[in-house]
Amino acid sequence: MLGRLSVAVRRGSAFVCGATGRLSESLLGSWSVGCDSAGFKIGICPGRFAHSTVMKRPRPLVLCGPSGCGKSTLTTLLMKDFGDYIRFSVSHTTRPPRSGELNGVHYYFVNREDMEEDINRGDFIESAEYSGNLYGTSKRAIEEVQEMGKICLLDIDIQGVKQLKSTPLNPLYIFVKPPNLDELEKRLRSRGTETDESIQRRLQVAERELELGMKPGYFDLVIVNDDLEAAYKHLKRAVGELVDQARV
Ligand SMILES: Nc1ncnc2c1ncn2[C@@H]1O[C@H](COP(=O)(O)OP(=O)(O)OP(=O)(O)O)[C@@H](O)[C@H]1O
Repeated sequence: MLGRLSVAVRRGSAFVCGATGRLSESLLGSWSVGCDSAGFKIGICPGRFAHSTVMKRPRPLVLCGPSGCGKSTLTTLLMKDFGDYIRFSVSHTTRPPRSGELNGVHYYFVNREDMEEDINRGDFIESAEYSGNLYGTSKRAIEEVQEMGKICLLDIDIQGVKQLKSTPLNPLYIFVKPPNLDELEKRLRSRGTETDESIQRRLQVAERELELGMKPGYFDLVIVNDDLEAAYKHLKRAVGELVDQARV
């Protein structure tokens, strides 16, 4: 049973305290642990007093937006400015490793049976099948980046965002919006990576994504990627604040 509950929080420091003074962090093993809205790990100790904070976990960053809106372009710029503070999570795949690929570095190489079991258990925030192999991002892979003290960057679609919203990860959700669908089509064509059929499919999906992306409050921030320099300036300001919070 819980006693009186109070929470001592000091940004950026790892400490545990209680009515009798400081307690060892190792006690946390028996505490129930969760994340508060600012990404702090909170331990709740059963007993006369209960408290506290502990290790700070940087808040992840989600970039979502229709295919061709410019997420990769903006990410490349972000990595130039904040590469020391931001990491991608390591994805899982059932395809065999290619020469030089290392397990846990390039991918987690797993068998289909295990991965399907984990997906069914809800351990993945997103997964998809390409060319007969499964790919996906596990919640644990995101936590691993957080435990390194880095901001985990996730470039995911709206289905992934829906799934993330049911977890305690509490990322900063940013929606990257193209100026309009005509411009989006132009960009997809000029990139030269898609067939006509693939472009039409992406544009259809984009309409649905834009509906949800523009729903008030669904994303923390919507950045219109019209002029690239202006869009990046907007993004850089938001991510700069996230990096500052992670460094405090
Ligand atoms: N502001 C911009 N103005 C003009 N062209 C842009 C702008 N931003 C990106 N582009 C171009 O649009 C194309 C699509 O951009 P990008 O590949 O970054 O999109 P994406 O959202 O990552 O797409 P996907 O989800 O399919 O990976 C690229 O050719 C890129 O150079």
